[in-house]
Amino acid sequence: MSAEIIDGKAFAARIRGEVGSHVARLKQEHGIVPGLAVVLVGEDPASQVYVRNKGKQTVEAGMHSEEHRMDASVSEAEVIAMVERLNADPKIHGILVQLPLPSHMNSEIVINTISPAKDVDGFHISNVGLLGTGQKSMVPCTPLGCLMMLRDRFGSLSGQNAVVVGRSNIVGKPMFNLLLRDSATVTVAHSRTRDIEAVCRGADILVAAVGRPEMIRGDWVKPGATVIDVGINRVPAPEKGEGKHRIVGDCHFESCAEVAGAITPVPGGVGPMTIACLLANTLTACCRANRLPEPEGLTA
Ligand SMILES: Nc1nc2c(c(=O)[nH]1)N[C@@H](CN(C=O)c1ccc(C(=O)N[C@@H](CCC(=O)O)C(=O)O)cc1)CN2
Repeated sequence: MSAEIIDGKAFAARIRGEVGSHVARLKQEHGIVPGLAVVLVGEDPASQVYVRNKGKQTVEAGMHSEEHRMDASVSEAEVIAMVERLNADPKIHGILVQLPLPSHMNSEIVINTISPAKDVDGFHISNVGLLGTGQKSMVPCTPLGCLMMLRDRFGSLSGQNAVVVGRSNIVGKPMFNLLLRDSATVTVAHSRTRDIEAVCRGADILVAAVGRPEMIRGDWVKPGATVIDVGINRVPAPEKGEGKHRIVGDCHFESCAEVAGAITPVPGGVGPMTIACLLANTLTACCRANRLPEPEGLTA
């Protein structure tokens, strides 16, 4: 293995520390406490862990945290009513509805009910449009975390050849927009891309967000490239015991690390940045709501 390992855990801890310092200053100088409300519908085990961690890290950063758990059987109208109540609550600056929602609900309708100014996930159609046209918006947490790691490594991304593998609304498309805004030359590759291996081999920056375990192999990677692996895939791990699993990314770590200049591991890479950026977005939303200067280095 020759690549430098980009330590997402340490990076995320640094971001959370910076957010905590800003929050303390907001409290001391203005008597304002940023507040985040997370809505969890149903009992998806992974979502429960993520929501618990969000609440814990919000409190650790000195913010007000609310968790609203709703039964999987509630109606879409009840979730919308909850979101509307939070929209009107002055203690709450950020609202997040944990995804996936149960299948009887339309996620787009629920998400588009969140006030765009409180949409700390950046998934509301207004924020999507603002980001796509290069205007000030709330930015989705996972792509924001990837951008922070890339800016830290490259300084300027201007003129870098970036390939994003995957075209999801949550990661692929906002990642494309963020990289383009930083003047990278960006290609989005997907399941219909011809000779995807060759397209990836042209990348100085390769962002893998396709949701297919270990799809990207070392021979897809340009020597010295920076590889950002967004994938979090649970695969069977019989070597750990019957019914056990392990988590792998969208990149085959060992072979990619042989060729890349730097790579994020899974776990411990992009994942921890998602919650750190959620805290940063809540702080940003709170500053905007109070017409205070936004924290530098914590937004796109
Ligand atoms: N409303 C949202 N829903 C979901 C989002 C989101 O950004 N907004 N993203 C994911 C889940 N997610 C946060 O919600 C999330 C996923 C993974 C991690 C993380 O730290 N992963 C660890 C490994 C965790 C494990 O062992 O399972 C890592 O990669 O090191 C944090 C947050 C879907 N839903």
